[in-house]
Amino acid sequence: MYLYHAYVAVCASESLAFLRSFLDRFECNGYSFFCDLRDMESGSIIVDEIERKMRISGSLIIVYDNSFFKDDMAKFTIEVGKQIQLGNKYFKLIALEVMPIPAEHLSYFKSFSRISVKKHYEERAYQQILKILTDTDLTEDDIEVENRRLKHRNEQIAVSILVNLQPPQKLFSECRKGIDLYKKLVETKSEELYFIRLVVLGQEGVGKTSLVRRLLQESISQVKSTNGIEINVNKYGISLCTGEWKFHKDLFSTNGNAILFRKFTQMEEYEKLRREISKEKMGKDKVLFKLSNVGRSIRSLVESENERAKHEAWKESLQNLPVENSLDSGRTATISVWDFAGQQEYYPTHQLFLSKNCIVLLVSNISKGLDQNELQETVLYERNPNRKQILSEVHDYVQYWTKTVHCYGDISRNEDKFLNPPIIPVATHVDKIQSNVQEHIDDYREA
Ligand SMILES: Nc1nc2c(ncn2[C@@H]2O[C@H](COP(=O)(O)OP(=O)(O)OP(=O)(O)O)[C@@H](O)[C@H]2O)c(=O)[nH]1
Repeated sequence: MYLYHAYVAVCASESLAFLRSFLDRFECNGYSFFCDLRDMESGSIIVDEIERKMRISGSLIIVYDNSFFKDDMAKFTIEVGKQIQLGNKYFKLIALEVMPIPAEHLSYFKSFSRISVKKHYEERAYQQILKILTDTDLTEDDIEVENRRLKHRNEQIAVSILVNLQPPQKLFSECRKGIDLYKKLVETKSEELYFIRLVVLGQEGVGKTSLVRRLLQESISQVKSTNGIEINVNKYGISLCTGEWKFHKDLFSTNGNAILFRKFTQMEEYEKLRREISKEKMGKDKVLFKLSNVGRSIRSLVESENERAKHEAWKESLQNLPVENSLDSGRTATISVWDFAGQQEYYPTHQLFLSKNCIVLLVSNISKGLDQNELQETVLYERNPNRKQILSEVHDYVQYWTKTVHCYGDISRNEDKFLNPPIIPVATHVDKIQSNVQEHIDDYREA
């Protein structure tokens, strides 16, 4: 259940240390933010703002910098609507930046009844919100605008759109009975949600993006060099029972339905209703048949005519639940794939996103000769620019990345005493090897 709100703000770089410490505290270690290391001038006001908001709301603030990603910023709005787990709390990321929002994410706003907005004096933000509204059932009257002239340069883009979260599913919001049930569910039940973060690392041009595209069953034509970071969320889930990758166009809301429904079926009320209908025959499709009877029986509990009409819609929602996903396929972990830019300038940023709970894919181009200096790369160390290391062999390469992950990342040992996060080496460009393919592969394995 997502009971907490997370807000998005835009931040400058000296907030980095602060952010890192608070994200560490929540064990999320840079889960969804980024700061621009170049803009060293203006972060403190934002930090105050963040602290103030945290004190007031106890909410998480996701912060990243607009300027760093430039044109690619739109990719970051993909985070909107995401559920994240921090410690033992669940957050739904419900705020967004003023950048364009991919159409597929607009659907998240359809379940909200009202949006309140801190209006930015830049018209662009307001226009953005209006665009959201036109794509949903909401109207301009549904938004509250708080005019606030912001003094600080950076705050010009720090617009938060704070959305009042309503019971997320029609099932629990159509009638009083449903709302009561929802409240009861939220108060009394909890659910473990599972997320897997797949981090893809490796030298520039080795094929990270192509690999990600393949994993996500997308086209690999027109792959461009990654600028900063590209995050793919809500495209796939992984069954915790079978390990199978499942494609869900709308995995997020399916999970929401599944969770609520599962909890609903554990309630006393549900059992009572089931007993009431136990004499009725079960049809071919047992689950659907049961659901329709549950709906019919609940009707008698609804008092007013008005409520009765709403109840019909509620019953329909019950019937339309994605029963197959929620009941039969077991638990699913949603997967997010983080594809990093391979240019050296970005290396220092990787550590922000590494955590013991992620899985790292270390990609290397196996077609490059191990002793032909083709692989050569000089890496600078962030903390000591005078220190350089030449990676001339695949062994150096793998070792460099392994150390980077395990030195900077938040590490622990798993049951087999191996260090977390686990690193899975992936070799690309095998097709380019002209001869002795197996030898190359063996060399790589050895390294
Ligand atoms: N022949 C061949 N080409 C590949 C393979 N994998 C990737 N490529 C090509 O290599 C080029 C670079 O691939 P990308 O996927 O952009 O590499 P990247 O590691 O994401 O690059 P950066 O984002 O710049 O770090 C593209 O032209 C791909 O089509 C492979 O296995 N075989």
